[in-house]
Amino acid sequence: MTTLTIDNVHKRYGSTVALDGVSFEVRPGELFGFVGSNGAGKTTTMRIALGVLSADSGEVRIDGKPVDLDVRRTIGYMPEERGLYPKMKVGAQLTYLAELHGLSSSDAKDATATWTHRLGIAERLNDTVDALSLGNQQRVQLAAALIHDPAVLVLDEPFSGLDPVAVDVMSDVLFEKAKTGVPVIFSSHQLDLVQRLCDRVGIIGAGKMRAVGTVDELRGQGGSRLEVVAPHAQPGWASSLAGVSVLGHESGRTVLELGDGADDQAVLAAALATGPVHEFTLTKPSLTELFREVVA
Ligand SMILES: Nc1ncnc2c1ncn2[C@@H]1O[C@H](COP(=O)(O)OP(=O)(O)OP(=O)(O)O)[C@@H](O)[C@H]1O
Repeated sequence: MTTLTIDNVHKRYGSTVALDGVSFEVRPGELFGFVGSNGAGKTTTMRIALGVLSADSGEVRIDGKPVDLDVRRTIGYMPEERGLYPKMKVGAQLTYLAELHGLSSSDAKDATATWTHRLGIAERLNDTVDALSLGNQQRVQLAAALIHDPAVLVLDEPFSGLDPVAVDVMSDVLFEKAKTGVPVIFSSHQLDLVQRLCDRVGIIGAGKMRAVGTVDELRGQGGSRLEVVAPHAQPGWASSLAGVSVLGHESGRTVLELGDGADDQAVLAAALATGPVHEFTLTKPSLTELFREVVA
């Protein structure tokens, strides 16, 4: 069981502060979604986690050990800029990468066959990478990250540009790896996907962690929402209720945020006082809504 720990990492590029004391951990067997606006610091964090970029201060540890060359070999990494040789055939390339990670020639061939089959690219073994669609290149890139049976997976935007079937293939594989105890961290701008897949999420903004927690914990921090459909309700029907803010009112549908001291039953009574109530639904903000609040 492996844990990836990012501990108070700072990084500057010249006068740009890219990371300003970033700390979080990715626990054994969890899918950790790493989200943040463009330029927030995700790629920098992941490159430092892998050890291809050094931090100015702070430390990355895997099971308590700083990431040196040996520890680095146990990580499967999918870089954002992708790192395949375009003119090399898929099969030869994956086998070569597996051998670089220390697999014997026959184990490297077996692993290539296993992962290309699993990722639906077995028919493309003899194609050069540049002859593949971008989505298939991405599947090869994931195969390259998995080929040496890594103890940790660090994936920079693995889902970007994939069609829905490829998203399913990719997420099944990540779930499968996580189930074996591997900590999996991936960055993404597809927040609905992150909300659906991840055990925990970290939101980074301008080089600082703004929130870390399970999806439910984070959504719980955003306060509860109520959607009320009461066709005869006039605008303002809920505005004097304690702890209630009106987020919107249109065609008899009112969206309310319940803050401290709000009583949903008092809201229901007030809604019923306007006439029939057709819907009364308690919801939590989505990760996308929460993200907007946290990074704003
Ligand atoms: N090689 C570099 N030289 C100078 N500045 C850099 C370099 N790499 C990143 N930066 C800066 O560091 C900050 C963090 O960038 P980073 O690429 O880590 O963000 P990101 O969250 O991965 O963004 P995106 O979602 O756009 O991929 C940004 O301000 C970026 O401009």
